[in-house]
Amino acid sequence: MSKKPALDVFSLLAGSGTRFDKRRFKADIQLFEPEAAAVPVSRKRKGSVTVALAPELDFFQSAAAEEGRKNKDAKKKTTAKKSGDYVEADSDEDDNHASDEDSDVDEVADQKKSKTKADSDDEKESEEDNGVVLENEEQVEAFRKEQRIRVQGTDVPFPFTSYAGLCDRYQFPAYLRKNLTTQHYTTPTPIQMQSIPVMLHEREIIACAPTGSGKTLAFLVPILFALGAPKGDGFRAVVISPTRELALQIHRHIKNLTRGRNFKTCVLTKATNPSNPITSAQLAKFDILVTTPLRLVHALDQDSIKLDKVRHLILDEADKLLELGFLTQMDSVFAACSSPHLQRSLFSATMPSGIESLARTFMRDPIRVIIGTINSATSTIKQSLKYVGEESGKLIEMRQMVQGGQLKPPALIFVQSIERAKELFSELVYDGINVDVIHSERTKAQRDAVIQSFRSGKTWVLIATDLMSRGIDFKGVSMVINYDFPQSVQSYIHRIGRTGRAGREGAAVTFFTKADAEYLKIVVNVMKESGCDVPEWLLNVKNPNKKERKNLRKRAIQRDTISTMSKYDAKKIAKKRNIVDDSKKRKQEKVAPEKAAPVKA
Ligand SMILES: Nc1ncnc2c1ncn2[C@@H]1O[C@H](COP(=O)(O)OP(=O)(O)OP(=O)(O)O)[C@@H](O)[C@H]1O
Repeated sequence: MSKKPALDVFSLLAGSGTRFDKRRFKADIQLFEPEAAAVPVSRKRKGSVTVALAPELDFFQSAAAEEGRKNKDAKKKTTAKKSGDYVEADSDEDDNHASDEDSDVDEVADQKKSKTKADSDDEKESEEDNGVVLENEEQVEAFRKEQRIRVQGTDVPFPFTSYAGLCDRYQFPAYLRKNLTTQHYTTPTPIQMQSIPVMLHEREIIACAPTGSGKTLAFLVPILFALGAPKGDGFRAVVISPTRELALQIHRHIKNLTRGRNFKTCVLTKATNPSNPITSAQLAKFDILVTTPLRLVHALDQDSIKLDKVRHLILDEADKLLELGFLTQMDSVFAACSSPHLQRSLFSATMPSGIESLARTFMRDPIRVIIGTINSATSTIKQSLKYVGEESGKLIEMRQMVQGGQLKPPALIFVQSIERAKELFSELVYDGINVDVIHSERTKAQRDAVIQSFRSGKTWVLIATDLMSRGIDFKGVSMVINYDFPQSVQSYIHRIGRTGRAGREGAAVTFFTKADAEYLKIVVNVMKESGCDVPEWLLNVKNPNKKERKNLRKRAIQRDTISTMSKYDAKKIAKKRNIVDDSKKRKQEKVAPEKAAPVKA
């Protein structure tokens, strides 16, 4: 692999608003790019900052924006606390600037304004790029084939080919047109081309498109269109995501798309402060709810939330939400969304057939939209497998990658458990790598700080569990390393999907040991399907059967501790620890009867 991309990352860090303390991180640069680090910084800067950055490659621009947002959020939280607002429920008032003085009765005025100011820009835009007009079934079929869009269902609406064209066709409100334009959403991605019209036609949808292909916008645009004006009269749209981090990310998208409109969005996540619960009256003021299932069910159980006015229910990462672990909670949610006009939309990058069949039992004549091949990875990810022999070989391989400059930051490393995430962190942190770790045992504040630090480029290598495998959009991730072999094809696709997003290139390396060998084909099949080079011998490896796959999904392979310590030393330390523990126990047993005596008496 060429060494240039990593060097580019450092240049980009310096050249896109993020200040990088190269002197402080000199050692890290040397680790990742030994030759590059040897060149004087001033010379490098001269030659490399001019690298043309695609507008969507805003990993580091978003860092600056994120910083600004963070300050704003901190300010908002203080205000919220002062005014006695519920912090978890994040009113969007501050962010929407109300520059158009929007209110629920302003729709007409809003449309008038759209004819005067905002739309004059949009009309210009429409003249410039109204896309291809698809006039008949034949043209539509050819277009879908070209875009690898596959549809199934009755009366499937035609796809659209440009946002300007879409806005004209459906008479989008001015604020939405403007926000799409200012955020450079001019050309839709294939999933957006087809699923937005489906949802605008009030049809239920099962949508499956590769990671990083813009599914969030695909469901948010039609919801916002359908909501019309903000009412603040109870939830009309609910988006459910399996993790708190993803819910917060979706919320950020909503904020960006609703600038200039005073929609009130509430985010409920597991991290609730029970001493200060949100009241029913407060909850009744919102238009949109973004939540994790567990938190929502908690609110439903407390009778503090009403979902009877909900018209749009979106399940992001739908296959995860319909897995056994979440199913009971989702049942309660479906029961609470009692409107006969409820429109359900399911989105994910993976959709096992069993889950889809289950979904069809509660959906109303859904349209199925698949982009590319179902359950496949993005073709922009260069996938590879690396045999490391025994468990201990992984750490050796990892260090070789760092020394040899093959570890391209920003990089994500996935392991199978919290314990292993901690272990790997304590190994790598002493290697002088700028590394951090994220898992569900870290506090909400720690998790937020870690994500922020990774987004801003301060952390170059992030160790994570599957908590971070779904949905999270770190645009600039160059590489994903599966330190531990994934437990399912879905896990593999979502994990590696943290790189190679929005058309960018990325690399994914999966380590495997002798113990993983029987499951190898899970990864090989995905590699083959997405057009990666796979050696002949790997293609001939046997497929694990259904039972084997099920076992792997249920229980991860037992692995030796991640440690550079020899087995002999580890045993010696464990023995010593046992002796100390036993002695402590004995002492406690001696003390306990005396302590217990007064109680007995
Ligand atoms: N039409 C578009 N033009 C340019 N960029 C886009 C467009 N639509 C989405 N994007 C960008 O693509 C990135 C990936 O989008 P998103 O997070 O919605 O992907 P996804 O399909 O939901 O991925 P995952 O399956 O991993 O959740 C985002 O940064 C988003 O801003």
